[in-house]
Order: sequence, then structure tokens, then C-alpha cells
Amino acid sequence: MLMQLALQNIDKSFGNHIVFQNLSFDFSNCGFYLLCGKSGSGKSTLLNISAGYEDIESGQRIVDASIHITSIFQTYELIDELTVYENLKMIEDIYHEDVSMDTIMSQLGLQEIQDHYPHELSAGQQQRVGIARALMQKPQVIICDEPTESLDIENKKIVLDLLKKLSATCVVIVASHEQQLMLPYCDYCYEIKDHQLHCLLSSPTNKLPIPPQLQYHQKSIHHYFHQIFHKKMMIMSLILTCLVLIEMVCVQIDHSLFMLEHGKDALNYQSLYITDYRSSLQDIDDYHRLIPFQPIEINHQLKKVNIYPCPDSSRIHDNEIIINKQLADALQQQVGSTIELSYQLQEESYPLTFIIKEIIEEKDVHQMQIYYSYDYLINTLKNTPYSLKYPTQYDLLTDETLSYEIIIDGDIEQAYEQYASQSTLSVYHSVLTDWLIQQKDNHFYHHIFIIVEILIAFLILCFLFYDVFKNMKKNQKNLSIMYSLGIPLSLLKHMYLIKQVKILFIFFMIPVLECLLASLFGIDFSFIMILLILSIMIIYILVLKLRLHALKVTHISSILKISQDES
Ligand SMILES: Nc1ncnc2c1ncn2[C@@H]1O[C@H](COP(=O)(O)OP(=O)(O)OP(=O)(O)O)[C@@H](O)[C@H]1O
Repeated sequence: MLMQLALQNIDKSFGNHIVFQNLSFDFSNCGFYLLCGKSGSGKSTLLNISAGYEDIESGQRIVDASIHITSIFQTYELIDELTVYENLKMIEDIYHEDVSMDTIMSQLGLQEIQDHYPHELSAGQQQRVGIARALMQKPQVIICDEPTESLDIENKKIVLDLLKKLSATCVVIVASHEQQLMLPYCDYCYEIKDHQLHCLLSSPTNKLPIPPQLQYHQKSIHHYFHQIFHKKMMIMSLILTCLVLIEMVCVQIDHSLFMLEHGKDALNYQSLYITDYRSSLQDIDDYHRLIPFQPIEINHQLKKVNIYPCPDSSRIHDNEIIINKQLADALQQQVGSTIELSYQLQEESYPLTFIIKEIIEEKDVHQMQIYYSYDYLINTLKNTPYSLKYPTQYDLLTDETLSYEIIIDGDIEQAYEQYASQSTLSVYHSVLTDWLIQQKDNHFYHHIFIIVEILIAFLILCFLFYDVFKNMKKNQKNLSIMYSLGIPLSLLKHMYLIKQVKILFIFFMIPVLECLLASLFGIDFSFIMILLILSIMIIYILVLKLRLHALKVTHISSILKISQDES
């Protein structure tokens, strides 16, 4: 069976500009085909359609799947990340073929430049490398767009001799302006004119034989894939991770400088002190009257100790008190021993003796605390005579001191806001009040931090867009070149996505771990940060997948053209 390679009744236009109308072209015979025509007549477009790199509007491209077509592009299309030697060695490694690389390199004079990268080469040198790479692939069809354009006459002849030799067993299609130079090598010559192909020369040649199935080696593809994409992907992911980390540090600094540090337990443990400006209190039983206790002497120093009514009134009676461990340690007191506390009314001090009933250890409380029986103290005040004006100390306290202490059974922040919003009340809480004052002072710095956080978040978004749209273009070009070397595009896309996901995963794990660590230390924003980072990662991969989905074989010529225009 013989191979069939043909274009049948092709229509092609770019917008309103018609390039081909009902064009047919058969290149099933081995031989040297020359395509000539005026500039802009469609030579490159016809080559791209033949290679399958360009869409057609109607008609058919009949090319057997087993045929390996390679291109020597007008723009050479070498892989910039690899040296000349690596660009060529890649072919040898992927196909494990005896392709006599050394012979081709010496024939085209490439040994001296083998360690150079493509951007360090002249146009002529790049063209010779592109030709060497195409010849090494041992293809059945070699498509060459102006293959000798940038070469000197000596090299032109070397290249044409090589192509002529190959055309004995394969199809060589050359588009060139250098008709006079090429004619002696031609078996077929066609001119593109009026959207059609006109045959100028046709010598009988043999039919193209059935090619052996091309075997590529995935391990080598992985090796070169790593070399081409790894470094850039690592750098991009590293920058992204650094930005995410900086953002997290900013959020953390912001959080610890300006947010409430105290745990909810400690916060709720403190009671609210309320001063009422009304002349008389209606619902006085709802409040605990504030008993004005004096500081206690500890180690010959007067210390402020929190002295509260015991929240659980059934726990103590009469002159019993409960103290916490901090106070017991400071006073070196035990259960059963006595403590003298004094309260003050109108500059007068009144001592009372209490018995320590219990010493408790309190979580999240760092101050020294005493809990007394509220009923006992109020009874004592009610039974202690004072003056004619105030029959008891309790009457004096009710009249003069309009400060009350409230133990809130619920959310202290909410209660604080609720009481503070009432115009006749002034509210004090040892933690919340300090924090609100601090907040007011730090307003300016807090705003600066918020602006920095927004800026970094914006930078992360810009970076993601840059990576997906700009960098991806460069990578699409490399994927297109690798496809033109005979590696299936689906395999390349799959490898690219897996590689990107792997690298991203490693780098995104760093902030995720930092979040988990933060949550171990009780910082509660970490869960939201993990969700945020994961959603960025998922969105990024989805956009990347969409971009890869848009990479089609029939768009390859435009991808290569765009990347060439941009560079
Ligand atoms: N991607 C594209 N978008 C729009 N127009 C295009 C595109 N590619 C080619 N063309 C147009 O199609 C026509 C044929 O272009 P092509 O590059 O095939 O010509 P050519 O014969 O190879 O020219 P040259 O000899 O100068 O390389 C030209 O008029 C060109 O402007």
C-alpha cells in the first residue's frame, strides 16, 4: 500500500483576504517540490496547511497519521532554554535512533557553536541548527520555508545538496524566492498565482513508501521537558509563594498589633464597671454594687487585687472568700487562714476579716483575685450604722457611689457595646477599654497596614495574570516546537499541567503549613487563609487548563508567529 498525501479543494482566507480558492495539491510522490510566487501569495500559508498547523475553511487535508512531517520554519523556532547541542541531542534521545548527529553537525559546521544558546547565534547559524534538527528526525515529509534565506552561498549549496539527497526517499517541500538557485534541484515546481497552484515542472518520481511506526521514548521527553520548563516554573512559583508569605506576615502583624489579643475566656472573666449618671437607679437589683476595696499590702507594697462578688453565690457564705493561686502564692496563704480587707467610704477605712475557704487555679487569668459573698457584704453594710443623714453604710454607698460592677453571663464585647451605647452610662472594662483606646491611637498605622495588604494582594493577582497570559505564551511556543518534533500534543499538555500542579503544590504547601502552625498557636484567621490560598491555587490551575485547552494543532503557526513577533 502506498501513502496518500494531498490537499483537496482547499479554501483559505484571513478575514476578507482570500489566499486560496479551491486549491488542490498532491505530494504523495517522493521528490523535491519547489513552491514559488510573489511575496504574500500564500507560500508559508500553504506549507502550514500541509503540516496541519493552520485551519482550513473547506476542503480536505489527506495525510496518513503514521507519516512524520517536520518543518524548517522561516523563523527557525529553536528552544531558547537549550543549547545548540541539546536542541539536537533531544531528537537523538527521544527517538533513540542512529541519526548520525555528529555527521550532520560537521556537514553544517555546527561544532564550534554547539554550546551556544539560540539567542547567541546569528540568523544564518540558527537556520543551520533548524535544518540539522529537521534532518535528524528522518521524517517522510520535510517542509521548508525559505531554508537558505540567511545562508551564504557555500552553506546554501550544502543544505540544498542534503535536501536533494533526502528527497530520494522522502517528500521535501520548499518555499523560496530563490527560484534560479533551486531549479537544478527540483523534481516539481509550482507557482502560487490567483489563489491557485500552477505546475511549472513535473518529473516522474517514486511513490512515498509506508513509513515504519515512529517510536518516541517518554523518559527522554520527561528529561527534556524538565530542562525546558522546570527552572522558569520554579522561579514563578517561588515569587508567588514569597508574595503570599509577605501578605500573610502583614496580616499577622496587623492582627497582633491592632486586634484584640486576649482569649475570649480571659475577656469574659473580667466584669464591666458601669457608672450611671441618672439621679436614681430603678432596677438596682440587676447590678452588683461596687464595693470600694482598698489595695492589699503584699511584701510591704500596696498591690491592686481584683475583689469581686463570687459568681456562684451558693459556694461561699458569711465571711468566707475564695482566692486564686496567684494571690495565695504572693501572700503565702493556705486554706483556713485569714485575710483582712478594708473598704473605704467617705475617706474612712473599715476593716473586715475573711477566712480563705478555697484556693483555685484559673485558666487564662493572670491577676490576683478574691471572690467574696455579696449577700454577706451587703448585709454587713446594711447593719452598720453611719450617721443621721445615712442611717447605714449601705445608704451612703447607694447615694454617693453610682458605680456598679456587672458580671455578664454571655458575650462581654456585645454587652460592652450595648451599655456603652447608652448615653447615661459610662462603661469600663480593664481589657476592652484599653484596647479601644489603643485602637484609636493606632488608627493611622492600621490604615497603612491595610493599604499594604491590599497592594500585595493586587500584586499577587497581577503576577498570576502575568504568568497565565504572558509566560504561558512563551511556554505554548515551546510546546508547539516540541509538537513539531513529532511528540503528541495531548501528551505534552498533560505533562505540562502535571508539572505545573506539582511545583505549585510544593510551594503552596509552605504558606499552608505556616497557617496550620499559626492555628496551633491559636491565631484564628489561619483557616480563612488556607481557604484563600487553596482557592487561588484552584483558580490558577483552572485558568491554566483553559489556556492549554485552547492550544490546538491547527493554531500552531499563529502561536509561533505571535511569539516571534513579540520577541
Ligand atoms: N495570521 C495571519 N493573519 C492575517 N493575515 C495573514 C496571516 N498569515 C498570513 N496572512 C496573509 O496571507 C497572505 C499570505 O501570507 P504568506 O505568509 O503565506 O505569504 P508568503 O507567500 O509566504 O509571503 P513571503 O514570501 O513574503 O513570506 C499575506 O497577504 C498575509 O498578509
